[in-house]
This record gives sequence, C-alpha cells and structure tokens, in this order.
Amino acid sequence: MIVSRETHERLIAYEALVRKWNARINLVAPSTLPEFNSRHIQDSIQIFDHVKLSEGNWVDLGSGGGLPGIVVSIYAQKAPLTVSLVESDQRKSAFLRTVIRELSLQNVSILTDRIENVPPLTANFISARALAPLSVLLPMVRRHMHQDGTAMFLKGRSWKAECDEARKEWRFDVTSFPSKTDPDAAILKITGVSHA
Ligand SMILES: C[S@@+](CC[C@H](N)C(=O)[O-])C[C@H]1O[C@@H](n2cnc3c(N)ncnc32)[C@H](O)[C@@H]1O
Repeated sequence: MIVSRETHERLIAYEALVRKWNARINLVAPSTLPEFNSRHIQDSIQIFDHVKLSEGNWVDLGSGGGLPGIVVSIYAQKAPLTVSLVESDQRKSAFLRTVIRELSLQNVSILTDRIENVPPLTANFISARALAPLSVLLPMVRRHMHQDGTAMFLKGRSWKAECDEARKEWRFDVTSFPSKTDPDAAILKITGVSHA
C-alpha cells in the first residue's frame, strides 16, 4: 500500500522503537524482526484495503506491541477517528505510551486493563491480532462494539474452523479476505454479532 511521506516516516520510527525495546520485552517474536515490515506493518495495514474509515472510535484489543493498533493510529492521523488500545500488560503499555509520545500521535489512548474489565466502549471499529480464537473474541466484541460496528480480525490458518466453532453460540455476518502476507491467513470482517 502506498502511504504518505509522514506516515512512512512514522512507521519507520515505530519499527525502530520495537527493535530497541524488543531486547527487553517480547513485543514480537525475535525471529520475525528481519522481516518486520512485511510480517507486521504490511500485515496490519492491509486492514485498510477492506474497511472504509468513517468518523468514530477504533478499539484494538490485546494490542501488545501495537499491532495493529499503533499502525491504525499512524494511518488514521488525519482521519476523524480516535483509537483506543486495550492492553493488560503494564510493560507493553509503557512501550505503547513511549511510541505515542515519540511519534506525537494525536488520536490514540491506552487502556491498561483486561478487556473484560473495561467499561463498554461502543466502538465503531474493533481490531485484534493473535489474541484469541473467534469464540473468545466474540463476547469481547459484544461488550465493546456498537451494534452497527465492524470488527476486523487478522487470523491464522485455523480461521475456518474458528468460524464453525463460534457459530455454535453466536450469530454473525463474516466476509473473509485472503491475507497478502501469509497464504494461509485471512482477514475476517465481522458485523451483526448476537447470541445464537
Ligand atoms: C499474542 S499477543 C498479540 C499482540 C499483538 N496484537 C500482535 O499481534 O503482536 C496478545 C496480547 O494481548 C494481551 N492480552 C491477552 N488477554 C488480554 C485481556 N483479556 N485483556 C487485555 N489484554 C490482553 C497480552 O498481554 C498480549 O500483549
């Protein structure tokens, strides 16, 4: 995806901070650092091929080192969007605060708490990557997503089985898109979540 010079510079600065902090905190698997751009940045940014940003709030659940939440924030600096990163780990939250400060990100805040404990956020958009199977994510979506909201999940090879399992308890509309960065992975776009 082609991005503006400002966005590109912020993405480079973000990568440098991950590399610096990763020696102390396991933000990403060290084996993925040589391919950080494709494995993490491009993997996250492809969300925007499939969702049209509108005014509102975007909530990234289990942000860890900021994937995809920080990338969403960088990409949406000029959009009328606020971004909330929910991350229970104090040290990862400290890292995320550092990124926000050093990159002068204007639209993003951090909630250092468990997703289940955060008061409902009524999000227009929700994202999550490598957090939990769909049957565990959907109760979180129910709690935090506006009824007309859209959830974007970056999922690995088990995404079809996860959809089947989740349908035992939940109704939802799902569209899957092949990942550009991993032939077995998919991006799931989910709306209309309710109990079966
Ligand atoms: C495997 S990491 C993935 C991080 C990031 N999304 C990524 O793709 O690199 C999962 C993250 O979710 C956080 N997490 C797990 N369960 C959580 C919960 N219930 N509430 C808040 N954060 C949670 C963990 O602390 C961890 O940082």
